[in-house]
Amino acid sequence: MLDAATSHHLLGCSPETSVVMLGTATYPCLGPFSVWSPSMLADLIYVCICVCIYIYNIYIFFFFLTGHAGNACLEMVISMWKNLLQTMKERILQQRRMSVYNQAHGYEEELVKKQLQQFAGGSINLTKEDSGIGILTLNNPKIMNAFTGTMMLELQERVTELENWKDGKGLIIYGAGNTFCSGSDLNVVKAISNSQDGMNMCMFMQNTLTRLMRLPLITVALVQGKAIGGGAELITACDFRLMTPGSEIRFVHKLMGLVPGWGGGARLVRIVGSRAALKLLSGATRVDPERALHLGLSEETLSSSDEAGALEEARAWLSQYTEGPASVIRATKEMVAAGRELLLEAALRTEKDIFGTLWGGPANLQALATRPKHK
Ligand SMILES: CC[C@H](C(=O)O)C(=O)SCCNC(=O)CCNC(=O)[C@H](O)C(C)(C)COP(=O)(O)OP(=O)(O)OC[C@H]1O[C@@H](n2cnc3c(N)ncnc32)[C@H](O)[C@@H]1OP(=O)(O)O
Repeated sequence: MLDAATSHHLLGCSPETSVVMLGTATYPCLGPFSVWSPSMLADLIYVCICVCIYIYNIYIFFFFLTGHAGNACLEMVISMWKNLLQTMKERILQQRRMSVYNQAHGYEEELVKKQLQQFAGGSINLTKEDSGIGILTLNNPKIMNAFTGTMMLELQERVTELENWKDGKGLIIYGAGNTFCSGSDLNVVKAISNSQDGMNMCMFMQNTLTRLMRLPLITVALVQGKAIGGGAELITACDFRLMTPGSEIRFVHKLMGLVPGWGGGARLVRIVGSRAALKLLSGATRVDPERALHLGLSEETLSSSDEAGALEEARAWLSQYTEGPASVIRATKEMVAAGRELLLEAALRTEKDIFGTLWGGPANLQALATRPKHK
């Protein structure tokens, strides 16, 4: 369950309240700025300067047009300025609210990013289809789509892109070359084998995967071949998992003298229960499609083993749940995410707020006019 501050990520909580709660944790005097990284502040300052120049131009234009800079013009400029700043502030705070770690937890994102940047290779690709389904590909097939540092950074960028995709309804994540993902690139693991670097990488990935889990999209991991270590952790950040024949999920962490660190342990407990999770983790058990179905870790075993066929089947499976207006699908996911993470009263209040965004809205009015019965 989320604590009070973290619970503000969901709808219905005013950004201002979250600002105060997150901000006061470290530097009360700085308010919201205490949770912003240097690069975000630099971005903000840059945009502010651009906006100032833009507004100045408008002001000059009006001045020449009317011969004087009247009150109405000045008010308009001030109001535009305020709106722009507010929108930017909400966007940045939205990202912060969706994350688990900030500076208050000793997490220095810019430093972590710099370090990850040193381990290059592979890519994370995103295609946004007109149907509202996104396809995210883990692409490093030479090493079974293991995550290099730059892939971790790209995953974060793609998640940001998905957060800003307002027409999106669903997402399928799969690996290139008929296999899902074999976790962290072992070269990275070896190069950063000290506790602090490990925890930094772990906080970075937990933030990204938590934001992935909280996307207002219905997400599916398509498991072909192997989902190993961090790959097994990644699939637990999706709402659903589909497996192809012969595929395997395996939390190998124990064999490496570790436990999951990307949030996969906590999420696995919530998916399969603590007893089954303990067995899978402490036994480093190979989970085949049949066992995954039995545990509730997978929804279905697909019939195709090849990439194109499996992807088509996954699309068809997901379409059962993504048909209809984006506003309703997205609200449904947000409501379930609140139920999954918040204490009951907070979840109920969130449900009321989400309900309020739909009641009397276009999708609701059209349904009342055209489909009053559901036979
Ligand atoms: C906290 C844990 C941490 C995290 O969550 O951040 C991790 O994820 S640590 C990484 C955990 N994963 C592993 O330890 C996987 C290690 N690899 C294997 O056990 C096998 O390669 C396996 C079972 C994934 C696949 O075996 P298979 O026989 O089918 O293929 P190959 O072994 O021949 O692999 C092909 C090729 O890929 C390279 N490879 C595979 N996984 C990784 C990896 N994680 N990092 C770097 N390289 C990887 C493997 O070495 C082969 O390359 P080659 O040049 O042909 O030797």
